[in-house]
Amino acid sequence: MSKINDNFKQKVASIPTIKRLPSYLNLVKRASQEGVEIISATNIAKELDLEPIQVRKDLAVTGIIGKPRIGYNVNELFQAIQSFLNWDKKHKAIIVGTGNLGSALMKYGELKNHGLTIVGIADASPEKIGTEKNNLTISDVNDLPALIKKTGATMIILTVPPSEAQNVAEVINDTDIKAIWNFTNVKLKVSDRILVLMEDLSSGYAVLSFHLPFYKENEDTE
Ligand SMILES: NC(=O)c1ccc[n+]([C@@H]2O[C@H](COP(=O)([O-])OP(=O)(O)OC[C@H]3O[C@@H](n4cnc5c(N)ncnc54)[C@H](O)[C@@H]3O)[C@@H](O)[C@H]2O)c1
Repeated sequence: MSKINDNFKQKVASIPTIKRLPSYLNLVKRASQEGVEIISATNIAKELDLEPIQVRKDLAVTGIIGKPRIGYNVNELFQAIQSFLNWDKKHKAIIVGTGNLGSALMKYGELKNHGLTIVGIADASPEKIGTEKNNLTISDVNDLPALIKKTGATMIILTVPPSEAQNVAEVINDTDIKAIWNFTNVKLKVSDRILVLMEDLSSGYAVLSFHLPFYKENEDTE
């Protein structure tokens, strides 16, 4: 199985760098909408609470070259980040598990702005199969291989109960799916040619909850 984690090194960029690129993109997009033509690493760093050296290093992976002491052309920077993330290309995904989380992701329009279209949805519940959600008909999960073939999807967004995750993964294994965005807490066993990213909201919360007591202490000592 191919996994994405902090040990996984792409040739040119670390995972933390890749994770920071969307916030640069948002900032650059806003700057472009405000008519700004040039933006410096120092300004980007200030807005995002980062060090300018970090910003320069991160942006260098996209191949963009800034002008010393001037900055980056905003439109060129936008294109460079989009292209580096492959957000200028179209990707098709199927959501498997149309419960609370699957439904929320379906409605999250921002993914479409980054080239990701939900082309199908599937579930195992007889009450849900055949009904409509977000203009898509819920398919029977048993028909997943046919749905993948029909839609040309290359990604599965997995939002089933943990107890069902591996069963679904085994069905996906023999299809043309290239990536699974796995929201369950199950370490999936799949073929090496499928990239798996485990997504966990708890890790963001862990950072917050760990820091909370320290912030309280700071407040008390001021
Ligand atoms: N990663 C995160 O941060 C995060 C956050 C919330 C929930 N989750 C996980 O996401 C998953 C979904 O959570 P939820 O709250 O939406 O649950 P839910 O019970 O609301 O939805 C699960 C859906 O999966 C369907 N389902 C069950 N077995 C299936 C199968 N074999 N094939 C296809 N569909 C099947 C159910 O009918 C239901 O519609 C759970 O594994 C949960 O732990 C992860």
